[in-house]
Amino acid sequence: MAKRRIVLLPGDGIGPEIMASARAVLERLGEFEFEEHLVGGASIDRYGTPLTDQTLAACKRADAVLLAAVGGPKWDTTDPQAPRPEQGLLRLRRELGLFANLRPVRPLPALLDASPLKREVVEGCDLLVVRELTGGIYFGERGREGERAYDTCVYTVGEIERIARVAFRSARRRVTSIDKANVLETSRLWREVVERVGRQEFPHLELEHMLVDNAAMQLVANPRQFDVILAENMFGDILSDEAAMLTGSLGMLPSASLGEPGKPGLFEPVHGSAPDIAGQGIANPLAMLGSVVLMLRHGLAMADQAARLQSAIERALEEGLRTRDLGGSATTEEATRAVLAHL
Ligand SMILES: NC(=O)c1ccc[n+]([C@@H]2O[C@H](COP(=O)([O-])OP(=O)(O)OC[C@H]3O[C@@H](n4cnc5c(N)ncnc54)[C@H](O)[C@@H]3O)[C@@H](O)[C@H]2O)c1
Ligand SMILES: CC(C)[C@H](C(=O)O)[C@@H](O)C(=O)O
Ligand SMILES: [Mg+2]
Repeated sequence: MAKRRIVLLPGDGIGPEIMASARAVLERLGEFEFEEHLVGGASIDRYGTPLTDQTLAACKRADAVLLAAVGGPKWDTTDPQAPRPEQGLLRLRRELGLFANLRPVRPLPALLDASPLKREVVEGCDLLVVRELTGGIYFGERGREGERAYDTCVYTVGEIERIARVAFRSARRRVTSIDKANVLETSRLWREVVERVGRQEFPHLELEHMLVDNAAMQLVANPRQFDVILAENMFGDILSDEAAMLTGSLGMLPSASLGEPGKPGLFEPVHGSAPDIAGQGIANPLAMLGSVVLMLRHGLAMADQAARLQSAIERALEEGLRTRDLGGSATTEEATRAVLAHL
């Protein structure tokens, strides 16, 4: 079989540190063809734009794209004309048609005491956030007029139908659809469409609607009630960082962004570039390595290698591997070596 072609986008902050970990693990797992490109702030500094057409074209040609993180205070600006690192990521998601962002939240047995929540609250929890990724307020018209600024949230029936189907297909028993239908018109359309898709196409599955503010509370009070959480773009963004703490740290949560079958997926940790710890070599690489697991499984159809890597991560944690965010002192390199030792 031809070597799988992976585009690596290390990005900014801790991005290059955790990408080095991903690359080391991939090199141990098989033979891949890597192509590395700048994205985000690093690309602004070099080319004046957070995503060049060349990088985008390379991503479109790839079998899968692995991204670490973009952004940081260096590029934070209130100037609406200035390029921003995050625009590069949003354009990449949009241009690759990656409308489905899957964020599995499965607290590992070795880390039950690392969560700020009580062990009995997180034990046995196994949920999936299915976040709509190419619509909503992230992509609506925005602007500033004198003393006034606005962002608009738009969803179409087609956009809601396709993400709802992903959520129902991923569910074992129940989909909890998140909205703010007591206030927002987009949420009322969301609820109506999800209800219809569920009733007509997935009648064997339970469907529940939950207002987003209640969902934020339920996630820490009783997270085991959830199977699949289906959310629009911004609600899914916020709830997934919250859900990460069930696993012990934001540094543990991986994600897969998928579009139409046959098109490359984008695999990236849920967290950002962590400017507060960048350059110190202490970032937790496990969300990045978990994203490699998802890439092997969903992006490259390499289920055996995915299972090997997942089990190596779990065994390293069982043997006591803890980076600083998990209450330990292991460096990024030590964490990588601990995982490699089990591959
Ligand atoms: N996908 C992405 O590229 C992505 C995602 C989220 C945020 N961002 C960007 O990252 C920048 C920083 O954002 P932020 O500080 O709000 O969020 P962040 O996720 O970067 O960091 C939040 C907190 O979690 C910690 N943290 C995150 N990942 C960690 C890891 N792997 N190991 C240990 N600790 C970790 C950080 O040190 C920080 O204290 C912003 O520019 C933001 O836009 C990018
Ligand atoms: C960096 C930012 C644009 C991004 C998002 O909001 O989608 C991030 O927070 C994420 O969760 O991937
Ligand atoms: Mg986020």
